[in-house]
Amino acid sequence: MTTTAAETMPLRALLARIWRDYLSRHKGSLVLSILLAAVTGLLTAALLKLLEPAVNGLFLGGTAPISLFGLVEFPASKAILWIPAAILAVAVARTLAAIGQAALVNRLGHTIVGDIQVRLFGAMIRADLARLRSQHSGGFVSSVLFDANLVREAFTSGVVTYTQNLLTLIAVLIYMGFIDWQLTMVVLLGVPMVALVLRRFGRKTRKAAVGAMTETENLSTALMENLDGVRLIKIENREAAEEARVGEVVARRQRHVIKGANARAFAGPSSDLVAYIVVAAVMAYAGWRAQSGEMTVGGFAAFIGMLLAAGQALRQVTNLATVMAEGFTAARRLFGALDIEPEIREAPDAAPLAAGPVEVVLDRVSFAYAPAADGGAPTLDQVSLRVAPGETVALVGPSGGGKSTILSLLPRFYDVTGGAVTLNGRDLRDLRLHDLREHIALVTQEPFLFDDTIANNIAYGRPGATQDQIEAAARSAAAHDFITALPQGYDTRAGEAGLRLSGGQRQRIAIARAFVKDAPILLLDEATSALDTESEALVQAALERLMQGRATLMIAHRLSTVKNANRIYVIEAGRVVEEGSHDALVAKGGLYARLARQQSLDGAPVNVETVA
Ligand SMILES: Nc1ncnc2c1ncn2[C@@H]1O[C@H](COP(=O)(O)OP(=O)(O)OP(=O)(O)O)[C@@H](O)[C@H]1O
Repeated sequence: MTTTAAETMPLRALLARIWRDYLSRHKGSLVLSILLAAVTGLLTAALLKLLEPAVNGLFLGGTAPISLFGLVEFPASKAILWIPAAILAVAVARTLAAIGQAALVNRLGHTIVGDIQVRLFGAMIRADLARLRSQHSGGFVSSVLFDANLVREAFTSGVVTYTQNLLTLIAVLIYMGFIDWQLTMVVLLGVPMVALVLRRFGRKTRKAAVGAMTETENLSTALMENLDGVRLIKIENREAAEEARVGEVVARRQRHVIKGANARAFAGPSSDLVAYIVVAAVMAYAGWRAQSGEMTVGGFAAFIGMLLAAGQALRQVTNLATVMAEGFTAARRLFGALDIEPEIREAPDAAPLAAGPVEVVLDRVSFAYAPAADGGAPTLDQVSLRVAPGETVALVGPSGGGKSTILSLLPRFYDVTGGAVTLNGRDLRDLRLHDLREHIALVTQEPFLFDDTIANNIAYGRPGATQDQIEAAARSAAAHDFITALPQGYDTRAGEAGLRLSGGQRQRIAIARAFVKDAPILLLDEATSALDTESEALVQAALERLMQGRATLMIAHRLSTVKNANRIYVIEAGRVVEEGSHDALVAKGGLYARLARQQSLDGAPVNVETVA
């Protein structure tokens, strides 16, 4: 993934951004869940505080009235009723607060995950083609599926565990201070030790998290690649080899995941150890003080109970540090991905493009896929061509010459690096992107069908199209008959199931899609080259109907399909080397004539009849 500022963002800025982009909209629930977490934390400490009067009142047989938190006072004889009742009341309140807080935080956390996922997808689908092509799709998939959840975990743990445990810790320390402040000072000596443990494990988790995320990305890519290439894998008997390759990725990922899980798991017991060292110190000191009668048994019991609770809270906070480390690493990655601005953007003052016929002109267009600074050689060099409304213009030439690249420039999949493409005299880059693409229909060699009904696939570019419009388009595309012969007609699902459709049928659905769109510019990319003769005749006839009245720019490898074009441009090594009608170019005896000769079946010198 490309590095952006977000990936090295300091923690404060990261938190500020999480707050601004995701949390601030849920202020109400957030504040409420923090409040509930605080109540849970305080009530946990309160439960422990009850130990003191409980032990003193129930076991030591004192006669002095007993006070609970200075709120209720009752005679020692009633302790057996009041104390259990108080414990129960506090416990129920604590449970309710904890449940409420968990419910709020879960909803909030998952809402945020969904929010991140949708935004990520939005960024992905709007990203420049150049970027999408240069990055493994697995990276996007693992970000959407996994990274977003790591952020949620950090957030949930952050808001809930942190608030709750920190408050438990503070309340417990305060209560402890009331019981015996000197002893509390002894306890506080443990804090720097725990901080040290936390830092150490936090660093390890962070490192493991980065490694695990990269490998999750690799794993997603490997899985998708294998599914895409399943035919090749089978025909070449490479199942075992692929299994081994994926096995290696899994093993690498596992190593990081185990390291991370270990760091997380070891942090708890290590901070426990510190806590027990403190307990031991407290025992020694408290024992000594109890002997001199400065501490009651109840006080001591409550103190030790609180100490253990403090240890527990500390342990949770320790875990938290590692979960946070993972979450922030994921957040940095996510923001990194979200922050890459597409380079192909609409100008702020972009002009609308009115519906109607359009003339396309390429004026000395140059283009390179990679910037010259990165050693990118130009793919197109001073290409000039024009297509008037109603005209069909063909691009022919040797493989790799730049024909597909020319087509990609029209919908601004890429922007020219020199010269200009104009529609009705206006530079593409000055037009509204939506309007521009609305004016172009594209029929490619391998039409893509979504896993949706045939009707919806045909209406993809015009979601409001009526059934009549869809059927009319299908008739014009010579697709109506085979569609109605399908089990559910227009409601048959294509896409995954569409694999059952033949190449020609898919092609005709794509043509029907273009008919429905009814755009004034038509781009055809070798639309008939993969078909058998009969299918080709049907598709060819449909295409000819489609081309009528539009400005058509088509790529064809087979010259038979371009014979009737108004003009043919021969593209070689990124340049227009010849231009003219079929007859003129054949007569010229240059590259086109040579290609035509190569393609005539009998190898005879080409003339209009044999090429056809
Ligand atoms: N996404 C890309 N990134 C970098 N280089 C590319 C990309 N797409 C194409 N190229 C390069 O640009 C040149 C022109 O390719 P293009 O696909 O436009 O040729 P073409 O004439 O359509 O070829 P063919 O007839 O084989 O489809 C080739 O050298 C190709 O390697």
